[in-house]
Parts: sequence; structure tokens; C-alpha cells
Amino acid sequence: MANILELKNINKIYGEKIKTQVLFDINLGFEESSFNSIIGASGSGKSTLMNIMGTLDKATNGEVIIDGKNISNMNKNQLASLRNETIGFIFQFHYLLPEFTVLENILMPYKIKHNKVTKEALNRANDLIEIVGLGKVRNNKATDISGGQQQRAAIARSLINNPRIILGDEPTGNLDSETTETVYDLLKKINKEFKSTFIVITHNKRVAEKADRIIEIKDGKVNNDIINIGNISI
Ligand SMILES: Nc1ncnc2c1ncn2[C@@H]1O[C@H](COP(=O)(O)OP(=O)(O)OP(=O)(O)O)[C@@H](O)[C@H]1O
Repeated sequence: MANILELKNINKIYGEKIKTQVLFDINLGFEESSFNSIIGASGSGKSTLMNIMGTLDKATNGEVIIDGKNISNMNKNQLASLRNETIGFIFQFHYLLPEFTVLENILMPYKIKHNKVTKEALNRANDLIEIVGLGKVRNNKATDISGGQQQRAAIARSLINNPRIILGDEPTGNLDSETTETVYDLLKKINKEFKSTFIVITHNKRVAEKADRIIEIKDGKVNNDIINIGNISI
């Protein structure tokens, strides 16, 4: 299957006067509909890499190709629209808007994109609410649900515009281990159902195992050594 996202010789250097190189010649391709985990020690460069993949930060050099388009020459507006069209983000802290309900929060990216909410969007939001198991709390304020429910609401929100790529930076970092597994099972279910590509950073090896592919970042490089996690070899 074709790659929906490709990184070619990505390098990242932070700083002007004092330069620190944090990514070195990263080459990676992500197949459409695949579920990928990114693991690695703290400070190894995972978030930097994810921000570059999500077009939130620029590589110092190298190419990012999203859905066949090289993003290097895109201006800010073009990047923003590619991001809105193609990428959904799930972060550790879900940043739901506290004064809005679960349903309203989930609809927010659609409203921002289209300036209105259609019947179809409302149906999709309600379908997503059922998938993530929030039917009973759809009209609760975002502050009046549990942490795990908030994270599930954030997942539904990231899916409302039907993005082809979903990037997660420690999406379950603030949840207990049982809720973490539930949320990952949910991501896998969505991956199967909607055929969206998932790339998810995790510190949790048990959940990393749930992926089709595990990528380890070590000192800013892709670690190509064979590693064994549970019963998976890469
Ligand atoms: N804006 C920045 N300016 C300078 N250095 C930075 C900046 N952002 C990150 N770094 C450095 O780049 C390195 C990689 O950071 P990054 O956040 O990508 O690692 P990580 O693997 O995601 O870590 P963690 O698991 O702790 O979140 C670290 O040494 C960090 O201090």
C-alpha cells in the first residue's frame, strides 16, 4: 500500500547561537491505514519528530511528503489548510473547551472549518460519541466528566473532520493503566473502521505492542536494531 506520509533525511537543529541537533537523517514511510507506535527515552526527539510530521514545526532540512505533496514549499496558509484537511491531533492534555458540552466540543473543528454545522456533521458527531462510549454524557459540560471520558471526547473531536492521519503525542499519558488500554483499544477500533493512519508516541510498552509497527527513536535517530517488545520483533 502507498505511503500517506514520508520523511526523507529529516534533520532538526534547535537554536541560533548555540546549536543543538536533535534529529539526524530520519527516513520513515508510513503506510496508509497502518497503526504505528513511536517509543524512545525522554529527550530522544519523539515530540520534535511528531511536530514536524504534523507541520507544526519545520525541519532544518529534509523533506516531508504528505499524501504525495511535498510540504517544503508551502506557505503558512497552504500548510494550515493541509493540516485541517488531513491531520487530526490527540495530545496528552486534551484542551477541551470547559464552557461547552461534550457534543459541542466534538463539533468544534467542523464548525471552525465550515463556519456552520450541518445535519450530516451532527450525525457524525453522534456516531462518534457512540463509538467512544459517551452517549450518556453528550450534553454534560466538558468539566463534568472524568479524565478518561475527556480523553475519549478529545479522540472523537480529532476525528470529526475525518482526517487521513492521526498523530498522538502521549495521548494517554495522564490516564491510569486500565483506562490507557481502553483508549488504545478504541484507537485501534477507529483505525480499522475508518482506515485512518495512526502514529502514536507512547512510553507504555504494553500499548506500544498493540501497533502494527513499533519505531524506536534513540538519540535523534531511528534505531534499526532488532528490538523485542513482548512477542513483537521489529
Ligand atoms: N524549542 C526547543 N529549543 C531547544 N531545544 C529543544 C526545544 N524543544 C526540544 N528541545 C530539545 O530537543 C531534545 C528532544 O526533545 P523532544 O521533546 O523532541 O524529546 P521527546 O523524546 O519527545 O521527550 P519526552 O519523552 O520527554 O517528551 C531534548 O533534548 C530537548 O531538550
